[in-house]
Amino acid sequence: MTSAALPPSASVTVRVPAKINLELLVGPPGADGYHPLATVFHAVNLFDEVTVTAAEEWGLSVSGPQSLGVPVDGTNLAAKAAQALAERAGVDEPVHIAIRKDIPVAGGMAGGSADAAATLVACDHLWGLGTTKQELEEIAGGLGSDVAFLLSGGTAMGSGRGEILAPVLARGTYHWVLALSEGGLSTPAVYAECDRLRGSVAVPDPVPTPEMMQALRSGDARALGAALQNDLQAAALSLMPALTDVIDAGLEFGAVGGIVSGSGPTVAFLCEDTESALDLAVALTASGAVQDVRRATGPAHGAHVIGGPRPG
Ligand SMILES: C[C@](O)(CO)[C@H](O)COP(=O)(O)OP(=O)(O)OC[C@H]1O[C@@H](n2ccc(N)nc2=O)[C@H](O)[C@@H]1O
Ligand SMILES: Nc1ncnc2c1ncn2[C@@H]1O[C@H](COP(=O)(O)OP(=O)(O)OP(=O)(O)O)[C@@H](O)[C@H]1O
Repeated sequence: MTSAALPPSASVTVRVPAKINLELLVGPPGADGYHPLATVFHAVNLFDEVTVTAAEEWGLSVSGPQSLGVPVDGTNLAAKAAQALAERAGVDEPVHIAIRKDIPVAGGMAGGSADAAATLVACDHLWGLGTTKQELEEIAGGLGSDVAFLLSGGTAMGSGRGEILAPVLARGTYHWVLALSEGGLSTPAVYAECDRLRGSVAVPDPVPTPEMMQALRSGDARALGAALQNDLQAAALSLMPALTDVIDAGLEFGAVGGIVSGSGPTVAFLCEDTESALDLAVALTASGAVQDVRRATGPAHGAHVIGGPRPG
């Protein structure tokens, strides 16, 4: 048990990115209900910020443009992350977790997972634990399939349930326009719809495609645009048919590729450069086909400290 050596106001702020799956190949569900994945995660510079502050008792608050519908009790993934690290390290030092949300909720961009990753990094710094990256990844894997990736960010391969990470050779900076939708999609519901649509058709184990690996090596936006692939897209479109019009509109307005992000409903459009991304964002907004539009670039760094006590 670590004793409380911190002044009551000690706090650490961590910034954490959202993710897009450039490739999301989904195998048949296993006995535990989870689907084996071959995915390429890509972090983009749309950020949440998590501030943990030493407190008398555990607490959590949420603010920012995307705070609607985020739980403020123990079910918040950030609270679970803090508890998991405290238990593992034998720490008994309550914190208040303040989340500033800019990542859409239930948007397929791993917002909750991002907050969990940020909280692990923030608490580790605040409590002065010096937990290894490998240990943090282990804890992250127990919290959700996407959490481990948000610790490192960049562009990486995910296998298993998505929590086993491997580096990929990726060149260049990519320009994205994100089309946000009103209302979210539930991740388990999208996986279930994917299974329903597949019916009894035999599904092979997922293997990363050479086209994606080659596109990432080339750093060429057009090649990457052509290689984007998401096995959950049909399921997301089935549950939210209006997304088909969004994808059509973005491609018509000049995107070099467009894909539902993860389980949706956010649609990520790839553009050749900053200017075409600006043009697309304006055209999509004017079309009225989308609820909100954001621009972003990737790859972005994973969860990183931007304020408060630092190690050493
Ligand atoms: C769609 C993705 O965002 C793509 O990266 C992820 O696969 C979802 O990751 P996540 O939200 O962190 O998901 P988890 O919290 O681990 O799981 C939520 C639910 O999604 C489904 N799930 C998730 C991951 C996976 N490989 N197979 C699944 O079937 C399961 O029904 C699970 O109960
Ligand atoms: N910190 C959090 N931020 C947002 N939602 C959270 C958080 N903690 C728990 N939740 C719950 O999790 C649900 C899914 O939220 P989240 O924003 O992570 O979805 P998502 O981005 O579609 O996830 P993924 O892309 O990982 O499948 C929300 O509807 C909310 O009830």
